[in-house]
Amino acid sequence: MSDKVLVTEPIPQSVKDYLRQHVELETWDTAEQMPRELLLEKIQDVDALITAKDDINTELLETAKQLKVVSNVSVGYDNYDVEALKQAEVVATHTPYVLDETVADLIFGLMLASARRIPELHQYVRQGKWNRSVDESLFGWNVHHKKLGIIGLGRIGEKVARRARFGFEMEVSYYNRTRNQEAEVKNDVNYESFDTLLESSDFILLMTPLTEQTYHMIDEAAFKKMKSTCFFINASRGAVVDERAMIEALQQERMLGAGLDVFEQEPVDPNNPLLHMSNVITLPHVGSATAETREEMKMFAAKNAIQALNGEQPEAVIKELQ
Ligand SMILES: NC(=O)C1=CN([C@@H]2O[C@H](COP(=O)(O)OP(=O)(O)OC[C@H]3O[C@@H](n4cnc5c(N)ncnc54)[C@H](OP(=O)(O)O)[C@@H]3O)[C@@H](O)[C@H]2O)C=CC1
Ligand SMILES: O=CC(=O)O
Repeated sequence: MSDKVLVTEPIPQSVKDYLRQHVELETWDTAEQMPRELLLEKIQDVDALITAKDDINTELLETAKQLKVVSNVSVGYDNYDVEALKQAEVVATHTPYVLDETVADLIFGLMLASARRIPELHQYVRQGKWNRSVDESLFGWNVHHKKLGIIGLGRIGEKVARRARFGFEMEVSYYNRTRNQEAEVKNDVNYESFDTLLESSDFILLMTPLTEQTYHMIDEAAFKKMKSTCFFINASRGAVVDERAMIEALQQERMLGAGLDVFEQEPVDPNNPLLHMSNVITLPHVGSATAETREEMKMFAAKNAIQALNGEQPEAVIKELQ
């Protein structure tokens, strides 16, 4: 009897065809998340789960008697309870590397759009307000030759650093828990303490994973250290930032603006004050959302699952289980 794979994300035909060559496949073809009760019912006789957002915790793992592998269609895996996975001896994978350049492009889009006020000026033209040359009330700020501070210079952070340093001739610094001298030389970036980076950067990019350690890492004290002329960009996870503190900093004009791809609550509440500030750009968590990259991520996730079912070491097991 062949293994059964449940996929709770819409997947393209190419990935369905690949999976059907190996396993019995059940798919969930809508963008809405599969209701938890339905997932808990279906998971009982499933050998592999391919997902992006479902919480993989004790509740699910105790129900999933046959589960051998859970494969995330994302590089972040804060939806995994890693200790529970270890205990259940379920392999857990993700999709690093294939999305790095795509996410870095989007981050640069956020930096440029924030500093040059692109969405605001787009609305200005559309609303018929362009009657004469714009005056300084609508001027933006330079990106080139400014200082970018990256908190979390990993796979994606490095791709942003390259664009900034060699494309826009910015000064680039970073803060990680561990200094990465190879990355410093390769990308011509400087290591700084967390506080120095916050106090001296014109653009601050947050790119760490969400972990117990990084939860609300950017809090009221961190916002107070930033320059009042700084732009804050978050493409990591919403909960790495204390959103209430960020809203307060923006309301008190303690920074020039923010570019956000992620929020503490997703989808974001339409009443969230961030959605009503002209100096805040809000995106619906689309860092990797190009047709090519999403297809590549889904095929990667499918291959990780099949490798595990075949008893092989999948290409991208999460680091805690290696
Ligand atoms: N918006 C979107 O669509 C996307 C969001 N993401 C998010 O981006 C995250 C990063 O992805 P990726 O670059 O591939 O991950 P990496 O693991 O390659 O990089 C993460 C970096 O964060 C640093 N870091 C981790 N913990 C801390 C900490 N406590 N303090 C300071 N630095 C820390 C790590 O360095 P060190 O360990 O030395 O501290 C590492 O350099 C993902 O986990 C995901 O949440 C990813 C893709 C798309
Ligand atoms: O948020 C997206 C990811 O790949 O992580």
